[in-house]
Amino acid sequence: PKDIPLTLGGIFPMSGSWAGGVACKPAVMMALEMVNNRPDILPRYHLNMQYNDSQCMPGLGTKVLYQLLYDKPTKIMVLSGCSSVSTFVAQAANMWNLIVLAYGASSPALSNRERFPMFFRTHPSATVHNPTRVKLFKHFKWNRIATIQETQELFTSTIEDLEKRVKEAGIDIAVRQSFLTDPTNAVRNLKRQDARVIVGVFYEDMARRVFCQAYKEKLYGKKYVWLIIGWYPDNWYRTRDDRHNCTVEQLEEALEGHLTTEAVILHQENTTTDVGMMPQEFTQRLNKELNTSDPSLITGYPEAPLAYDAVWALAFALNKTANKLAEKGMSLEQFNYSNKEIAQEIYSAMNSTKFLGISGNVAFSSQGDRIARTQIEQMINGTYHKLGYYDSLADNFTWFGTDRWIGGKPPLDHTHVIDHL
Ligand SMILES: CC1(C)CO[C@@H](CC(=O)O)CN1
Repeated sequence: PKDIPLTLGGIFPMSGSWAGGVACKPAVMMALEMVNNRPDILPRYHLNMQYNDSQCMPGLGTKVLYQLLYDKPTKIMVLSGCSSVSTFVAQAANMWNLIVLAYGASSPALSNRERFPMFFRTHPSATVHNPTRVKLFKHFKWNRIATIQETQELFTSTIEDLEKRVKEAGIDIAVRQSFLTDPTNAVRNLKRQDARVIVGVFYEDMARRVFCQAYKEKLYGKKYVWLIIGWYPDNWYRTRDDRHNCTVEQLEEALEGHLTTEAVILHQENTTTDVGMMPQEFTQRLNKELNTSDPSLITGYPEAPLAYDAVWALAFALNKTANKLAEKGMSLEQFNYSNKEIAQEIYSAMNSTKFLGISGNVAFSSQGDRIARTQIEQMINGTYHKLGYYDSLADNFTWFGTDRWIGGKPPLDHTHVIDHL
C-alpha cells in the first residue's frame, strides 16, 4: 500500500508579472491525484505537496522556499514557476541537495549547470525559437537579418543565442536595435538601416507599440518580413491600449504577413499518453476545474500541461530512484538535505527522463532544458495559419507550403538592383 509519505515543495505565482499558478496549481493537483492512484508507480509511497504563493517575485519565492525547508516533513523536490523566482530558488535549493523542476521558466539564463547544478524544466527555454528562426532564414535564403528587442534579460540572452547560431550558419545580423519602453527610435533606425528580415523579441504590450511605430514608418508590406514570438494571447493586437495611438486596422495592416515561432506545449494528436489521460481529456478536466466560460483567458492555461507533466516527470524519476536504491539496501525515505548520494540518484533518474506527456514528448537536455518542437505560423488576412513545424533535435523540418506573401513572393533580405527597376 502507498503508506509512506513523500512531500514535494510547490512554489506557484498566483499574481504578478506571470500569474501562471492560477492554472498550473490545479494541473499539479490533478497529476498528484492520478499518480497516487497508480499502483505501478511508487507502489510504497504517497506523494504530498506543501506549497505557497511567490507572486512571481524572487524575494517572496525565496522566503517560500525557506518556509518549505524549515517546515516538517523533509521535502524531496521543489516545483517552481517564474524565471525570476526559479533563478533564486534553483541556486538556494541546491544547497539542500534539492532538485528544482520548473514548469513555467523560459529564461535562457537558466541553461547553466555551473549556476544551477540540479535544475530541470518542462517549460522550454526562450532559445527554443532560435534553431527554427535559422531554419527559416535558410529556407528563404535570408542571409542579412535585423533584430529589435525590449531590453529585458530574457530577450537579451535570446538574441545572444541567436547571434551564436546565425554565425555558425554563415548568416549576418547586420542591424541590432533595442529599446526600454519606447520603440520609436529603434524602429526608425531599422528603416534607416534598410532592415528587411526583422526578428522582434518583446512582451505583447511592447509589441503593440512596435507595430504602431512600424505602421508610421511604413516598415511593413511586400519588402519586409517580421518574425515575432507566437505565445501572445490570440487577438493580442486588438487589446485596448492607450500607450499607442494606432487603430486596430492600422496594426493589422502592419502585421499582415508576419511570421511567428512558438514551442508546441500541447500534444497535437489525441493519442494515448504515458500520463493517465489523452490531451483532450486533460483539457476537459482542467476546464472543469477552472470553472470559467473562457479558460484561455486564464494566465498559465497554455502552460498547464507543462505543470501536469512536471509531476509525472518527478514521479517517474522517484520511482526509478526507489528501485535503484532498493538494490543497495537503501530507500527514498532516507533522503535528507545533507544526503548527496540519494540526490545524485534522483538527478541521474531525471536526466534519463523520456515519456509522452500531455505537452508532448518530455525529455531534458544536459542542461536540464525541455527539448521541444516548435510551430511556425503566418498572419494572413488577420488570422494565424500554420506553416510548419521544426524539431531541432531530429533536424526535422515539416513545411506545408501555405505561406502567402504580399508581393506574391517572399521578400529579399536586402535591396537588390531589381528593386529600383
Ligand atoms: C511562454 C511564457 C509566457 C514565457 O514566460 C514564462 C514565465 C517566465 O519565464 O517567467 C511563462 N510562459
